[in-house]
Amino acid sequence: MSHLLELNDVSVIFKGKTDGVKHTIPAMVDVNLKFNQGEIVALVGESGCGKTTLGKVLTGLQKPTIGELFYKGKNVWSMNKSEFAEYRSSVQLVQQDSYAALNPAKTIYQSLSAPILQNKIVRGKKATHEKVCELLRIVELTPPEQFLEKYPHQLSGGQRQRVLMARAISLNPKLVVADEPVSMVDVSLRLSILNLMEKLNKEMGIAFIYITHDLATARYIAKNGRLAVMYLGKIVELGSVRNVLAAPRHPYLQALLTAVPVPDPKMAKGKRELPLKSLEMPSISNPPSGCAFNPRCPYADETCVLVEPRLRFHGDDLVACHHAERIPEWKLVTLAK
Ligand SMILES: Nc1ncnc2c1ncn2[C@@H]1O[C@H](COP(=O)(O)OP(=O)(O)OP(=O)(O)O)[C@@H](O)[C@H]1O
Repeated sequence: MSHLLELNDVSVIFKGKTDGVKHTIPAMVDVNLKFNQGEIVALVGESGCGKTTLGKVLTGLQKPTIGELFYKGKNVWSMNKSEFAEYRSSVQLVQQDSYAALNPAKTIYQSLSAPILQNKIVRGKKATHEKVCELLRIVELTPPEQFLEKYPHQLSGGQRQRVLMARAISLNPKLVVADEPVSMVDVSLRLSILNLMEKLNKEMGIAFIYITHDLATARYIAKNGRLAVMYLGKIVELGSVRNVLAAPRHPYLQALLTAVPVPDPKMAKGKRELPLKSLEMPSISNPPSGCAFNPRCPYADETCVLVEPRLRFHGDDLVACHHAERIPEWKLVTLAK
C-alpha cells in the first residue's frame, strides 16, 4: 500500500545574492521521507536548516527543484486539477505566526466559513453556522458564540493558534503540517496547544508533522511517533522517538540534547557535555564538504571530510554518520522520563 505522503530524493535550491554576488542556497538536499496515515512525526533542527522549506514542499506551497512528492502514490506535481485540489485540502499547513496567517479585517466566523463554503463541505447559512461552531468547540474555544464576531487582534496568541487549527481541520485533512505552532504562544499555554494536536490526532485520526527547534516539545507530542533530525538541509537521523532519544547516534543530535537544560541538579551531575570542535553553524549556502557536521564534530576524521555519509540503517533507525557504530553511546539523562 502506498504511503500517505512521500518525498523522493527531494532538493530545493534557492537563488540568493550577497553583496551583489549570486549564490545558491540548498535549503533541502536529497530528502527521502515517508509519512503514514495517522502518525505523528516531529521534525527538529536549528534555525535556517530548511525545516520550513520542507513543510512548504509537503503542503504543495514549494515545488521541489529536484525530486518528487507523492500523495497516496500519485506524483503531486503531475496531478490533474481535481487530484491536486483533493491533495491540497487533505494536507494542511498551520504556521507559526497566527497573526499574519489570519486576515485582520475578517471576523473569526468569516475566516472559518470561507474555506468550508468554497470547498462545499456544507451548504446554506444555518449549516455553515453550525459547522463553524462545531469547529470552535473541537478546538476548545467555547462557548463558540463568544468568538464568532471577534477579530484576530481581539484574541490571545493561543486562541488565534486554535482558530488556525480549526481552519486547518475544517476541510477534513489527512495530515496537518504544524510549523513551530507554539513558538509565539505564551509558555504557559504551549502544552495545551500540543495537547489539542494530540487530541485531534487520536480522535480524528489526523496525522501531524510537528516542525520545531525545541526537542522537549518534539518529544512531548511525538512520544509514540517518530523523530527526524535535520542539519543544513539534510535529514541526519530518523527513527522512533523512544529509540532515537534514548540512544541518539548522530553527534549533532547528541550535541542538541546536551544543550537542553536540566532542572534537577542530581540528573545534571550525570550529564556529559559533547565537546564540539566549533559552536559556529556553517552557512547553508556554503556547506562543508563530506559530512556537513564535520567541522564541529569531535569524532570526525578524513573520511568525514571527504565522503558524504548516506542515511543508513543502524538498528531500527536511520543515521547519516560514518562512525555511528564506533562513537560512544551517549546516555540520555535529560529527557529520558
Ligand atoms: N524563498 C526563498 N528564497 C531564498 N532563500 C530562501 C527562501 N526560503 C528560505 N530560504 C533560505 O533557505 C534556508 C532555509 O530556510 P528555512 O526557512 O526552510 O529554515 P528553517 O529551518 O525553517 O529556519 P527557521 O527556523 O529560522 O524558520 C535559509 O537560509 C533561508 O534564508
